[in-house]
Amino acid sequence: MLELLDSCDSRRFRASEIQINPSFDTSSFMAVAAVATASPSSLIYTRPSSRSGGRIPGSARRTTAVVMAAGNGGGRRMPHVLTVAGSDSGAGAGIQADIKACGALGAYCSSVITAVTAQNTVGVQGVHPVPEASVAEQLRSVLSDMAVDVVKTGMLPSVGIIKVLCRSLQEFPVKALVVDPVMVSTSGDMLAGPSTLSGYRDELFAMADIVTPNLKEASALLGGMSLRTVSDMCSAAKSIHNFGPRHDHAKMYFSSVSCCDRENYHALRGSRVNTRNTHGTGCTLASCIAAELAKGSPMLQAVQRAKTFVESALDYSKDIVIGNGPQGPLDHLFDLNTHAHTAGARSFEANDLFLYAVTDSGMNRKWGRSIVDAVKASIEGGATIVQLRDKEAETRDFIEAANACLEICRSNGVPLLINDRVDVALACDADGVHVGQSDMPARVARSILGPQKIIGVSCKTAAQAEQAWADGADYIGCGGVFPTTTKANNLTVGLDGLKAACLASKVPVVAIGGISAANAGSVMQISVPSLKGVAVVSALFDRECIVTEARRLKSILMDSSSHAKLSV
Ligand SMILES: Nc1ncnc2c1ncn2[C@@H]1O[C@H](COP(=O)(O)OP(=O)(O)OP(=O)(O)O)[C@@H](O)[C@H]1O
Ligand SMILES: Cc1ncc(CO)c(N)n1
Ligand SMILES: [Mg+2]
Repeated sequence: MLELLDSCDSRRFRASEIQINPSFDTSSFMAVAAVATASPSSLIYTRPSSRSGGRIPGSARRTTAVVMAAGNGGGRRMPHVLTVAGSDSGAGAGIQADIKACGALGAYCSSVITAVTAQNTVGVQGVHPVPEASVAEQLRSVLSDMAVDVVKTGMLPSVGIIKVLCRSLQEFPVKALVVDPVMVSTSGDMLAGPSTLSGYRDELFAMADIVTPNLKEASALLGGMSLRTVSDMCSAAKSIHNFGPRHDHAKMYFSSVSCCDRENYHALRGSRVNTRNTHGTGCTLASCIAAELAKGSPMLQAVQRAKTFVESALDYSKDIVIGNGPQGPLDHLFDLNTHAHTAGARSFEANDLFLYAVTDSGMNRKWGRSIVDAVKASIEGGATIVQLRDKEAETRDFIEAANACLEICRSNGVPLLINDRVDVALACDADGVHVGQSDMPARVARSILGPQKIIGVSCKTAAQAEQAWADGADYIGCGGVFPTTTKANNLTVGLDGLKAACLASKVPVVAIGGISAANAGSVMQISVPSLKGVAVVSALFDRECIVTEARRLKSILMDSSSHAKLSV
């Protein structure tokens, strides 16, 4: 059954439409799985009114804390996750996993310790809950001062501690709450008694934005319900959803994650990594979701990125040997070892797509400019991201040009992507790649480049957008919107096709194809929140003065996006 889920990629389908018959076969499953429905991913940071019964107590105090933080020199704010969890002396799971996972994804992680456990790769030797008053004191210290974005929970060893946490969250509300209802360790040892079930079901879930039980925990939460088939998992996710959280997420053993919200059930494909080092994968997954939410990702993108991170970490760590027991930890910081980090590189933000400059070697030749001068001018005029596109260059020349452009981009804080050539991106440690439908699949590019690099995918349809998200893309480029001479034989999708893809996309979208100062305004005015900007080639590089054209485009985009906001 799980194999079948894996092979159906990640199409969304309604839980109510799934019927598994005893002679379950792949083709019927695929047909059901292809029933796509609208994306619901925009609700994340809106707190349900039931959570606080109207006014949120303590919100005034929190606002003060934020203002004070901003007033403290006006420095850079870091996305901040607070983990409320137990310590794992072996450091593969619990607080230690959470801090490493958040750090690896660029979020600051503070920690409130609920229990001290003695654990190693053999199992759990001891569990010592921290007194409730101390948990309350730690929560107050962090939440009253440190402008936490997202709270993630792990081991909560008693109902008393769950209640303490709920009270703190009412006093100091945060943008999102990720609940990993830890009950049994992977070695099979109890970490929280059955008495905590009611604490989760009756109190904490109502405040959660996402719940991440593993199969055993999901089953325990549902009174021992057996969870063997896909339809069992769908109904379990729905039932857990009914306890309160708006996005539920029932993990499936080993290689698949399923995720369900009010209307849709999303199956995420995963590849199973053959390793004994899986201790702490659940804590890591939940922490990565929290880190991504803190960074501003929509829920489904956060889940997909978390899944990609866990798989990359498992793959990297599959052969490491720590301890003599049956279950070793994974190395969360693998990316520090595998990828050289150049100063100035930074993670992707959706607004980077606002004015996206795509270079063209033919146009540079025509106007007698070097690629470096062209890139420099586009950035001076306001380009927010640059993609080097050269279909003819020799590999060596391409790397040399990319290195030179990277220096300019880095010194201006503008990400540089390479079209198509993952090898070139790797060779110069560019910020990422943009791939088309016939290039290297995004999923493969992701596994080569690691979780931090930016990956964009050209898409024309909602189905391609869905696949790009499932493959771990950071954004999609949708088009050609209008006919263009830059790309021969390119089917255009028009503003209607663009709108349909934007409505379906779970990742940010940049429009591309025939866009210029004359029509950029009409593109932005389709006013779909996932559309973050326009990508241009000739409108910048086939003009006499790139700086002037970039400035003109930028001011049109700013006018039309403020206009679009006003008219919503
Ligand atoms: N061997 C593996 N290969 C690929 N993915 C895996 C593997 N093991 C676990 N995962 C993924 O890791 C995530 C968490 O797994 P699981 O539900 O088993 O965690 P858990 O039992 O809560 O772990 P822990 O309690 O040790 O933190 C899921 O997305 C799962 O698909
Ligand atoms: C402290 C702690 N939290 C969570 C887990 C997950 O199994 C664990 N093993 N230990
Ligand atoms: Mg777990």
